Amino acid sequence: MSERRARAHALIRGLYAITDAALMPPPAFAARAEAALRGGAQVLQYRDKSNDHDRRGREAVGLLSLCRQYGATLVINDDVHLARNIGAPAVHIGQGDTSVQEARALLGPEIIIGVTCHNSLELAIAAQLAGADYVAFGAFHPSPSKPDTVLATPDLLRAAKKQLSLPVVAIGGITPQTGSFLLRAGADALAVISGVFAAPDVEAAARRYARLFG
Ligand SMILES: Cc1ncc(COP(=O)(O)OP(=O)(O)O)c(N)n1
Ligand SMILES: Cc1ncsc1CCOP(=O)(O)O
Ligand SMILES: [Mg+2]
Repeated sequence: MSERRARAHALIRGLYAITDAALMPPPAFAARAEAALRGGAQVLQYRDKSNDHDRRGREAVGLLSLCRQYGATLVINDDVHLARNIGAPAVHIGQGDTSVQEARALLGPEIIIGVTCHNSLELAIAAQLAGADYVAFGAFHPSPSKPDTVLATPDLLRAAKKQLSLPVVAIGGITPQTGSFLLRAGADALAVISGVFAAPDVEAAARRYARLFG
């Protein structure tokens, strides 16, 4: 196994919290992100669909520094240029985003690349062959944060664990209760937006997920 994929196995596990601009409006953005890290998030994805480049740059740099402080891994969603500009350790791309090959060519051999594979093992096998370092499946439950997505079943996690050699992330409407079932089906990480960031006490909510990983 390559050094990078071994690193992905070590880093892409546990609670994978994803930021949300609507649930974390300024000035509380950084404080809510830090609360998730205090609660035990091991991965933090910066997901912001706006075109406000200055704010996005500032927020991403702030998150990178927070993640370093807490020993967590920052993942930049969609924007490979932002990931390169701030020196992020990981990037997440969807099927409609930059390809794995383009991302790798731009970002180099060290960066961890994760790929959305919806409910398709075939997409995941292709992502692994293309050089991805983790795959994400979902939505496992209807998601308030992304209502228009397809649904996946836990059997897909079982099949993926048999056929792939990458960490597998589950996403979509995951609660601590449903998360424990997905972990038993083989998920290495649980990616969560609203379960963490819509909670009144973000740290306590994050801890409820983090505890599932012992
Ligand atoms: C961990 C993780 N899994 C899936 C997604 C969804 O990515 P994508 O399909 O590109 O959709 P957007 O999040 O960009 O709207 C994700 N971001 N993170
Ligand atoms: C980005 C994304 N991709 C599939 S579901 C989803 C949103 C997950 O958010 P939530 O945890 O609030 O359902
Ligand atoms: Mg995307």
